[in-house]
Amino acid sequence: MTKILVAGFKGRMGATATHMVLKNTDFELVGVYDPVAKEKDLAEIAEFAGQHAPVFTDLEATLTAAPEVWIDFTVPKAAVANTQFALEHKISPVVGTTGFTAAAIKKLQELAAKQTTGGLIAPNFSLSAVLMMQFSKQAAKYFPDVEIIEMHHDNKLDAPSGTAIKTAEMLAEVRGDKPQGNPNETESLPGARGANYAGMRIHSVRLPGLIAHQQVQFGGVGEGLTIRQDTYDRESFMTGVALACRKVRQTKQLYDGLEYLL
Ligand SMILES: NC(=O)C1=CN([C@@H]2O[C@H](COP(=O)(O)OP(=O)(O)OC[C@H]3O[C@@H](n4cnc5c(N)ncnc54)[C@H](OP(=O)(O)O)[C@@H]3O)[C@@H](O)[C@H]2O)C=CC1
Ligand SMILES: O=C(O)C1=N[C@H](C(=O)O)C[C@H](O)C1
Repeated sequence: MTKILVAGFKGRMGATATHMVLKNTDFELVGVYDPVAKEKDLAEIAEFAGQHAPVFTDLEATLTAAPEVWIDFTVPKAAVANTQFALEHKISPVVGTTGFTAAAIKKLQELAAKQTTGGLIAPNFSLSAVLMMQFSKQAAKYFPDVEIIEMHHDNKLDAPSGTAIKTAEMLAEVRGDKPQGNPNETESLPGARGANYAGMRIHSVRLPGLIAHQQVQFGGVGEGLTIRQDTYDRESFMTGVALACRKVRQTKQLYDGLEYLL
């Protein structure tokens, strides 16, 4: 049995992950964490009625539950500190929270190596998103002109999405840094052309009704290619989260992307 703690258990993803842990017989939910929670036991929350696990509001106190895996779906400013805390105590982090800088990930990877503790930070746990990024990287060899359109629910805090940033990083490995569009173009409304990553434009759409969607649109002379991924249910992320919880204890490093554990 893998002992798991879920940070951010009241959020959209944290609650889904908590249900996933409770459902799997090889996982044991040893606690949940939210610094501002008022409950003492998970079962006090209606959707978890009958499911007992301690609610922690203090990082140090989580150690009393002796978790082996720390699932984190919180907010960027908390997740970096949470991941550091987990690694310092040889707890394997499985982090879905987005907004980590490359420098923060590098520092955490060094800490994981020092602690010989495996873990994973993945901006997207859905298999279709991993494939969408890999197919897009392949296409960028032949179609270096590309724009990314990511679309999310209107409660999302960060823009562009972690997935869009990772996609742009992967595309840049192939196409390099290359300006696109008319060099003399102007924006009549600031921001009209979106964010700029190595010359690629990233557009962030936020609308009620959406969950998580991304379109990578390539253009060539007289032809175009669009690679699109859609998330219709947050349950889709759970295959990847469960897989990571099973595999991270077998590694001794912190990976950046679900593809490294597939
Ligand atoms: N990797 C992936 O596959 C996916 C990643 N995400 C990412 O996961 C993150 C969470 O998304 P989502 O669930 O939609 O967001 P929510 O806002 O629904 O959930 C975030 C939760 O974190 C809690 N929280 C805030 N501060 C802390 C803290 N210091 N410690 C612990 N918990 C804290 C919040 O509590 P309170 O409301 O009380 O402040 C809230 O319950 C985002 O970064 C998002 O981009 C989302 C989907 C998939
Ligand atoms: O906030 C979300 O919802 C999502 N966030 C992740 C991201 O920023 O890429 C993953 C997925 O897109 C859902």
